[in-house]
Amino acid sequence: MPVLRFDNVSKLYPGGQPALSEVSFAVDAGEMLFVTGHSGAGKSTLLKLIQLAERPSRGAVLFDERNLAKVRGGRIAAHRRNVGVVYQNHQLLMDRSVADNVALPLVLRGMKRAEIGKRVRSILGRVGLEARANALPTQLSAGEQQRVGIARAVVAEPPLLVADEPTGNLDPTLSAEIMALFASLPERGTSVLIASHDLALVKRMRRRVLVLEHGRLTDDIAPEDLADG
Ligand SMILES: Nc1ncnc2c1ncn2[C@@H]1O[C@H](COP(=O)(O)OP(=O)(O)OP(=O)(O)O)[C@@H](O)[C@H]1O
Repeated sequence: MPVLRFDNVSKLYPGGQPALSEVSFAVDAGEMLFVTGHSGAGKSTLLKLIQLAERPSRGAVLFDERNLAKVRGGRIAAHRRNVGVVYQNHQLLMDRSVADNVALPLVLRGMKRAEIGKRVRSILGRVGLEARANALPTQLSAGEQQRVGIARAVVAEPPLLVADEPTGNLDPTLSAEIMALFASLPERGTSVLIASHDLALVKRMRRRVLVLEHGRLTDDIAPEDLADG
C-alpha cells in the first residue's frame, strides 16, 4: 500500500501561474525517491501539501490512503507527527544541546525520559554524533548541524520523511555523505522524499526521480533508466 499518493493535484496561489498542475504519483512504504526541477518548478509546494502547510486547489493528497482534505483543526498536529521534515537551514534551537534538539519530537509525544535518552543516544550513534550530544549547534560544522536535523526528523520513526534541498548549503563531499545517510533510512521502514535542484547529485543516488517542469510532472524515472552524468 502506498504511504503517500497525489491524485491529480493542482495548486494555484492567488494571482500566480499554477505552482502544480494535475500531479499524480504514489510512494510505497520504505521507498526513497527524489523530486527535482528548476527554481520555481513547484518542489517546495509539493512538500508543503504533504505537511498541510498548504492545501491543494484541486485533486487530493492521500496519506496512508486517507484524504488529507479531511484532516483539519487539532488533527493537523497529529498528521505532522507522521511526517519528519528536514530543512535546508535545519532550523535547530541554537541555545539547546544537540541531544535536546533531537529529543524534541519525543518530548512533544510525552515519552518517558529514560526512553527518550535511549532513543536519542541510538539515533546520534547512527548519524555519527554520539560524542557531540552535549554540544551546542553553534559548536558544530554545517554538515554536523544537518546531521542533527536529520536525527531530529527520524528519531520518532515517522512513516515518511521529506527534505527540502537538504544539501543546499553543503559542499559536494558533505552532500554525498548526507545523501548516503538518507539512503540508509528506508531499510528501517521510513519512506524518504527529497526535493533537490542538483540533478547530478540526484542521479548518482540511483533512485526513482520525479521531474517537475513549471508545475507539471513531466517524468517519473526508474533507477535503472537513469543515465550517467
Ligand atoms: N506563497 C506563495 N504565494 C504565491 N506564489 C507562490 C507562493 N509560494 C510559491 N509560489 C510560486 O509557486 C511557484 C512554485 O514555487 P515553489 O517554491 O514550489 O518552487 P520550487 O521548485 O521549490 O523552487 P525553488 O527551488 O526556488 O525553491 C513559483 O512560481 C512561486 O513563485
